[in-house]
Amino acid sequence: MDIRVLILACTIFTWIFLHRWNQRSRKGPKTWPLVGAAIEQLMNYDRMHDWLVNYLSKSTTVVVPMPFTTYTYIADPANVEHVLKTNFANYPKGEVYHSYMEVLLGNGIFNSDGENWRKQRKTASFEFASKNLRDFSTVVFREYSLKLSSILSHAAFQNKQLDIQELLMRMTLDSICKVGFGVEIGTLAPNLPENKFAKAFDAANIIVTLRFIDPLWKIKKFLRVGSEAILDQSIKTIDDFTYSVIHKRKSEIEEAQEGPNNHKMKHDILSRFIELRKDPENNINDKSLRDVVLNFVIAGRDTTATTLSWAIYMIMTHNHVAEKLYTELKAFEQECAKEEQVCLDPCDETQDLESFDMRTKQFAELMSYDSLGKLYYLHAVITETLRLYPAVPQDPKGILNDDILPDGTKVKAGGMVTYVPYSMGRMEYNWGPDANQFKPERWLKDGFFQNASPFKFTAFQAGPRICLGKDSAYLQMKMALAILCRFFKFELVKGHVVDYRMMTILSMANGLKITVSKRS
Ligand code: HEM
Repeated sequence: MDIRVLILACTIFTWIFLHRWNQRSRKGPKTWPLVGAAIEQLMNYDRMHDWLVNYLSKSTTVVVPMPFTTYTYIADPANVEHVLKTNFANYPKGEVYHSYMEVLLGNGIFNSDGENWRKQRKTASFEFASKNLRDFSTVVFREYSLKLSSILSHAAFQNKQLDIQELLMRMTLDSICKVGFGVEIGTLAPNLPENKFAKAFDAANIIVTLRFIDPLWKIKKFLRVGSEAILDQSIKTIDDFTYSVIHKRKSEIEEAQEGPNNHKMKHDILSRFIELRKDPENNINDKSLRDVVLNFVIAGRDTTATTLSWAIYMIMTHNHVAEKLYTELKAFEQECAKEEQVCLDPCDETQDLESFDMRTKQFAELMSYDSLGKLYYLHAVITETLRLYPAVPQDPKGILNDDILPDGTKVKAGGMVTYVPYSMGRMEYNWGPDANQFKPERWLKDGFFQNASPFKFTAFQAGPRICLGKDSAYLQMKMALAILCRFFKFELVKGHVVDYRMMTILSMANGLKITVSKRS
């Protein structure tokens, strides 16, 4: 062998050996020269949230060097507060995140910073604060929860299996389209029509998430091969649907403005952005409206549907929780009926479908924004679900300037820092020795719900970019779960494996297959 080759081989071997030797006491994943920890992260991609739980339980901050950047994962509330609030200006979404997500989210509120974000936040905040929207949402959420409940009572009657996650996705998609954009799309109709948009949306979401750890994605995109080719097709389907929603809403607004029904113009989020279009300074065109719609679909459909799915999974695997919830709901029903002087119809499992559905409706009508506020245990069940199964399991931020986190970790401009709600909820240093157990009671004091710091319970983020739809999400989730848990018992289909899928939202990889039975 040529002596030069031998020297080169020895040098490389020594370099790799020294690199690995220096990592002996490293708390995060061990790295390799040039590729950093990319190999380990890729190998653990499908179980990445639990891979992080493992490292973050040993150290509150974990640094993961990657080929062209460094990811810093944080789970300590003090660090989280620093990033999300104290030094907010230094941690925008950033260029990297923007370039990965642009194909799906465009320049919508989730994917923008600075002035563009501020303007959208202002418009949307205004909308969310309106009582009109809250009242309208209550009606819509009730109506769609009842549609879902009716599908369940048919399934109970026919002893049929259901994928409840799929149904919940339909329910929340229909709801956000109605509340957010004023259109009826009817995917929860009894015949469950094929839903091309939802399939394409899920595919696109999975593929853009993969970009975070796939250094070859730009080449694939350039060559239009593999996942990036599928992404192109999915985006086309998504855009067709979205532009049809926008055109429908625009022509309805024009019709209402011209006709005698001017006073009937609804003020949903999309209409408000369409209104802003009149002022050229706002620079709003069809593409920006497309971004508004898709950002609100991702915000309002997937988050709520996956949380409800995990909640149902928790309820059916913790029988004492199901029973406590049922007791709370029965007492609530009696109390509200008494207050409103409603005489409740009898209810039993042998009832025919029609009278069972009527009885469910009677219960649903007792629920309002205010009366739902009395259901503390239900509120705790949902919050406890979000602690262990946060809909946004990790949330990366860019780094503008070098900085030092409160625990002394140095972060470099151009890298990324990610707070990890999925890990944070499972850390004993945050929640005590029973952190891994599902215990809604931890949120109650003397029977009343007690909030935790948003920097410790980060499911809705915290600071200036805290979720705008939190109250609306609780309203919908409480409405749906109250009806479902009052009138049904759930059972997991034997052999069905429950696991998460790697995408920006913590959805279930195989759906949630269940059977249901009626309750009296
Ligand atoms: C269980 C339900 C929900 C959870 C767990 C949740 C969680 C979150 C999280 C973690 C963020 C920050 C995301 C980021 O940094 O990109 C966020 C932002 C946001 N959420 Fe929610 N969300 C939920 C439901 C909703 C609903 C129903 C809506 C509206 C229909 C909504 C509207 C928004 C908006 C507009 C933002 C962007 C805020 C900004 O960047 O200023 N969310 N949400």
